[in-house]
Amino acid sequence: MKIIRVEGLSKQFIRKQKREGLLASFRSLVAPQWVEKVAVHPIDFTVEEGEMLAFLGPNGAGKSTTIKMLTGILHPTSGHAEVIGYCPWKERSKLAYRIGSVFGQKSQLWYHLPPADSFELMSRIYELGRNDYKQRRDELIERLGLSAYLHVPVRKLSLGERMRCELAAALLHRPKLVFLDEPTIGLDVIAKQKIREAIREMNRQEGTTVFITSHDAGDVEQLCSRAVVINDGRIILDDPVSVMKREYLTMKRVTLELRSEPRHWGPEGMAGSEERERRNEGQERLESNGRRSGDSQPYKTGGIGIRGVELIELENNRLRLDIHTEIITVEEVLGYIVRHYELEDVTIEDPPMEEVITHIYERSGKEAG
Ligand SMILES: Nc1ncnc2c1ncn2[C@@H]1O[C@H](COP(=O)(O)OP(=O)(O)OP(=O)(O)O)[C@@H](O)[C@H]1O
Repeated sequence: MKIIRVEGLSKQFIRKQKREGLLASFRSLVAPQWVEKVAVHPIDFTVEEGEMLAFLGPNGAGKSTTIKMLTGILHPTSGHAEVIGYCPWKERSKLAYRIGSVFGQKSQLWYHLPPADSFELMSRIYELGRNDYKQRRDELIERLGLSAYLHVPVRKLSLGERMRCELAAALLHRPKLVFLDEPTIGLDVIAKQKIREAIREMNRQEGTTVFITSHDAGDVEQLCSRAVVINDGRIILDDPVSVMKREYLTMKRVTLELRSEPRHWGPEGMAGSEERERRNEGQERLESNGRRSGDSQPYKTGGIGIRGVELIELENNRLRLDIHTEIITVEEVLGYIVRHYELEDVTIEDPPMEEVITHIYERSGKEAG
C-alpha cells in the first residue's frame, strides 16, 4: 500500500529582490521588485508503507520544501499529495497525529527541561491515554537506552544523547510515518551507529515508514532500501539503494597512520610485483564479469601500485587513500597494509554526498543528452 503519493507537486517562491546601496534600499521600500524562484519543479513519486526511503540532494535542491509540503507546513504552487490518506496542507492537524519528525538541526524538546518532562508535555499534546503513554514511554526508554539521562536538562546532554531523546519524542504517539531530516548530523561514529540501530529496530518491529534526508552516505547504505535524488528541484534518480551502491557509492576514503614511513615508496608503489599481478588478475576477473568494464572512470594506481587504490595524500607516516570498492575491497587493502606495515590507526569514510550527487547528475545529464 502506498503511504505517500506525490503527483506534479511543485513550489515556487516569490521573494523581494535586494538592491545594493542606501538609495536603492529606500527605493525597494517604496517600489519593491519581486523575483520568482522555483524551489521544486513538478515532481512525482510514491512511497510504500514500511519502506525506508532516502531523499537526497545538495544544499538548496528542494528537500526541505518538499518535506514542508508533505507535512502540510507549505501549500504547493501546483500538484497533489496524499500522505496516509490525507491531503497534508488541507488536513494538517489530522495528519500531525499520525506522523513524527526529527530535525537534526532543530530540537523539538524543551531546552531547559529534562526529556522526561518533554515526553509528559507531548503526551498531553497528542492526547495519549495515561496507561498507553506510560507503557510506550517505558518501552522507548528501554529500547533507546535513555534511563541514565532522563532527568538531566536537555541543554546538558551530548548531541548523541539528545538525538536519541528526539527520536523517542517523535515516536511517542506511534506514528505510521516519520520524517528524519539529517538525524545523524554532527554525531561521532558510535552515536551514529546507535541512532541507526534505533531507526532500523523501529522499522523492523513496528513497520514504521521512514522518509530520511541525509548528507551521510552511511545513513543511506545502512538504512534505506531506495533512494530518490533531487537536484535543482527536479528528481534525477529514483532507484534501489543496491543499484546506487553498485553505480555510485563505489568509493571509500581511508586514512592510515603507520608506525613508520612506507619503506618501498617510489615508482614501484607499495605493492610488490606478486601483489600487483594478483590485483591485475582481480581486475581482469571483474571486467570479465561485466562490472565496470568499459567505464570511463580511470582506476589509477596513484603511486600505490594496487589497482583501484589512489593515493590522495602522503604526509610522513600518514596516508590518505581512495579505494574503488568495485575493484578491490577495503578489507583486501587493509589486509595488505597490515601484512607489510605496522598500522597505528585507521579511519574509513564515505565520499561526501555532494560528490556522489555530482556524479549522478553528470551521468543523468549524459544519458539524457
Ligand atoms: N521561503 C522561501 N522564500 C524564498 N526562497 C526559498 C524559501 N525557502 C526555500 N527557498 C529557496 O528554494 C530552494 C530550495 O530550498 P530548500 O530549503 O528546499 O533546499 P534543501 O534541499 O532543503 O537545502 P539544504 O540541504 O541546504 O537544507 C533554495 O534555492 C532556497 O533558497
